[in-house]
Amino acid sequence: MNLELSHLSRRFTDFAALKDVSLTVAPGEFIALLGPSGSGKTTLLRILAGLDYPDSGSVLRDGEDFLAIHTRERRVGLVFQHYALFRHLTVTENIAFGLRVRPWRSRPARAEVRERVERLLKRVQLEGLGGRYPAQLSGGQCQRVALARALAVEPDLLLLDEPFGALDAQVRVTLRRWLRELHEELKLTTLFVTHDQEEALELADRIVVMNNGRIEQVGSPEIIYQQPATPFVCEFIGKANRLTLRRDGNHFSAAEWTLPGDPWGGRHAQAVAYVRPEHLSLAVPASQPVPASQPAWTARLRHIYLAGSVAHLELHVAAFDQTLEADVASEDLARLDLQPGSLLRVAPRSAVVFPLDDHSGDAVAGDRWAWHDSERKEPGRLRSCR
Ligand SMILES: Nc1ncnc2c1ncn2[C@@H]1O[C@H](COP(=O)(O)OP(=O)(O)OP(=O)(O)O)[C@@H](O)[C@H]1O
Repeated sequence: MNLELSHLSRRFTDFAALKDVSLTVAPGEFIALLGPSGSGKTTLLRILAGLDYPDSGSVLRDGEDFLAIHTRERRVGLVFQHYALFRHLTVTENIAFGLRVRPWRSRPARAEVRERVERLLKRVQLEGLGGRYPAQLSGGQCQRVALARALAVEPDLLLLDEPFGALDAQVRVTLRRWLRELHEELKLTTLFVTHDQEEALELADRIVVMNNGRIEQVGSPEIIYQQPATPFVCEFIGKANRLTLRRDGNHFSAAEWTLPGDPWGGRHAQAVAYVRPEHLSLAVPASQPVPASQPAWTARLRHIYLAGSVAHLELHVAAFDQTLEADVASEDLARLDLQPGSLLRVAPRSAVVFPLDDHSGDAVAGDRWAWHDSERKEPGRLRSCR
């Protein structure tokens, strides 16, 4: 099933919740709608579910006007964050609900409903629990019942709105892996709303990053992480150090660090560079003065946050009075005897750079420069320069 969303807009009195949203979803794709609270994710999902309508724009399903189809006829399965199971019905009755309320002509026979529910209970790994009431289930089990209920109507399109949002971290991880496996088995076209980037990066074929009612970027998890298209995506996905650069002749620099060239031909006096913590080169200077071959800035190590195999370092660069975060392998800390107070040399080896508008001071999203230090052979480990 191919879905084509074109120029969708939706206003609530004086507030624009969706602004000119266009997106094509391929058959069998797993799409994550990712964005901060209020970015329009649920509004978009509600429009597809037939619970709301856009003020303008269209949705085509295999070329057919999807918005003109009655909600009941859309073949859409819906799962929300709050289980929304009927408390007075058993698990079996909950799963069968969508089939039992169908007009009698399209309603399956009792025996077929029973058989379908049994199959679904097995699929969502809740065999033997059909007679229980929702109050007798865990949160994770309730969400699996909700999913089985959504699947019972044999949907073409599955819409999931923060389905694991109310569950604890460990259950979330288990359920999202289970959901991915289920998706691979069923190959249903799925739209999954989340504000949890880890969930989106792990689950989705493609991520749609939303902000303030608009789509900022659409791409595979790898592209979204490695090649963020806008300043918002740089800041929202993963961690990034934000550095202000000043133009000096035909290049940009931040203290002793210089970016070769000016892709904007002298049009901008300043730019902003986003540098991932793992894209900072670090070296431990053995002597003063520091040899010119070492990374540009001197930084003092303020804190070390150990997170298993990775250590997050908080570094203060006095030259521009800013704290940077760098990630290194934990084993390197002991090897180089790094402690709070140690002095290091630091420089980016990769950055995403946007010019700053001279008048507003805002980053110009469409003018992105992806820079990589191709000159230096970087071992990718913390170095000791002895
Ligand atoms: N019925 C409504 N009336 C007025 N404003 C609304 C209505 N529904 C949504 N909004 C507003 O539209 C904006 C987008 O809401 P939406 O629920 O789509 O965001 P979201 O990205 O799903 O957020 P969250 O992650 O918090 O659920 C919000 O500012 C919200 O307050």
